[in-house]
This record gives sequence, C-alpha cells and structure tokens, in this order.
Amino acid sequence: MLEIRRLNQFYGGSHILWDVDMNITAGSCTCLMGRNGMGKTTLLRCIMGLLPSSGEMVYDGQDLGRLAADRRAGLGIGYVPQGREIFSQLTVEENLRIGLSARRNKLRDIPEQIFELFPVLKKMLRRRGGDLSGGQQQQLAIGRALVLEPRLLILDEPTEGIQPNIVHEIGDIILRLNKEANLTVLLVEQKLPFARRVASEFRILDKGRVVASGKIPQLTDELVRQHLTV
Ligand SMILES: Nc1ncnc2c1ncn2[C@@H]1O[C@H](COP(=O)(O)OP(=O)(O)OP(=O)(O)O)[C@@H](O)[C@H]1O
Repeated sequence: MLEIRRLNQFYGGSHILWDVDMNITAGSCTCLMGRNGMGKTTLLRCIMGLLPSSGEMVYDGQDLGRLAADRRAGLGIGYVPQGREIFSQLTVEENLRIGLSARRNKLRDIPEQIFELFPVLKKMLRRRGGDLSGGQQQQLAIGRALVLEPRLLILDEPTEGIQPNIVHEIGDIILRLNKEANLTVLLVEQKLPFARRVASEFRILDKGRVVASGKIPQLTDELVRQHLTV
C-alpha cells in the first residue's frame, strides 16, 4: 500500500533520515519504534508531505513525491500528529468539521460511525476542545482524521500523556479500526506492551536508519535491549 525507497531527510545541515526503505502492506498495523530523537516523527511528517525529503514514496501506485500535504490527505491518508494539535478554542463539532472540509467528496454531516467509536464526542459536541481531558482530545484527534474516511491511518504516539485505562480504550479502537474496518495503520509507539497488543508488524529506527523490521512475534528481547531500552 505504501512503499518508501531510499528516503533521506535533512534539517539544514543535519542528516536525519538515512536511506530509509519501508513497505507498509494493506491491512497491517505497523508500529514504528525507536528511542527518542531517532527520526520517527520526522519520517511520518515526510510521508504526509509536511517536510521535504528525497527518495521515492508510492502509495497505491501513485507517486506521492510531488503531491502537497492536502492532496496526500485527499488520497486517503489520515494523520493524527504528536501532541494531537486539536483547536482548543473551537468546539468538538467544529474540530470534526475541519476534517470534513478536507474531504474530496464533500459531506455535510459528520459520519455517525465516528460517534459509534467515540460516544464521548457526541456528548461533548458543544464543548471547547481545550476543555477536554487528554484522552478525550486524543479521541477527538483520531475522530477528526477518520472523518476523511482514510484507508491508511498514521498515528504519532497516540498514548502519550494519557491515563492507563484510556490507553487501553485507544488500543481497542485501533484494533477495531484495523481488524473490523480493515484500515491499514502505521503508528509510532514507545509503550512496548501496547505495541505488542495492537501491532502486527514493527520497524525500528536507530539514528535515522531502519535497523530491524518484521512481524511482532519477531520483536525479541534482544532487539528491545539493543535499540529500544534507554
Ligand atoms: N525542526 C527541527 N529542526 C532541526 N532538527 C530537528 C527538528 N525537528 C527534529 N529535529 C531533530 O531530528 C531528529 C529526529 O527527531 P524526531 O522528532 O523525528 O525523532 P523521534 O524519533 O520522533 O523522537 P521523539 O520520540 O522524541 O518524538 C532529532 O535529532 C531532532 O533533534
């Protein structure tokens, strides 16, 4: 579904991503892992077209390289950024409607499926984004990305700063989206038990290079010790 070949990225003079090759297969849930500062967020931002990079990126047979960020979203790639980036002064409904406005085939109403997945958003439609708890904001950020009805959903640390019981709920939602709604998922996640629970595949970045990849049962304690523990 998404093929990345020899992707390189620089921040000014700093070479951050080195010859990254990565295949994301349709229907998989792939966890991108690595210690802090290894380039995970940078790679997601390159995929979304929010940062320039060199190399090849092909999504469903289409070359993403020359497409602006909004065109990539329009192709069905949903993105939930790190820190969620919801609009705190806007209501929950307005936040969701922003997702709606990015759709290629315009819809007037927020799809009911969003409220089935996140009943709390329906109850809080008129509340301001900034008044929601961290977990509710994360649900809103995922809901806003789902309004686009993506086929590939990219999530950057969806459990960061969220209470353990809500972390479990977010895991349930990702599993449902992946297994029942057949959405392909690519997520950055630092919590190992969470990654092992929801993901089917892993990729590890170390200093901007892919150093390991495989199916989740192949994520051995040795790999964890070598590349993930601090
Ligand atoms: N705007 C920027 N300008 C210059 N360097 C940056 C910028 N953003 C990130 N970097 C550097 O790029 C490298 C990769 O950062 P990135 O945020 O992609 O890592 P990460 O693996 O997502 O880490 P984290 O888990 O802490 O979010 C780091 O060394 C970081 O300092």
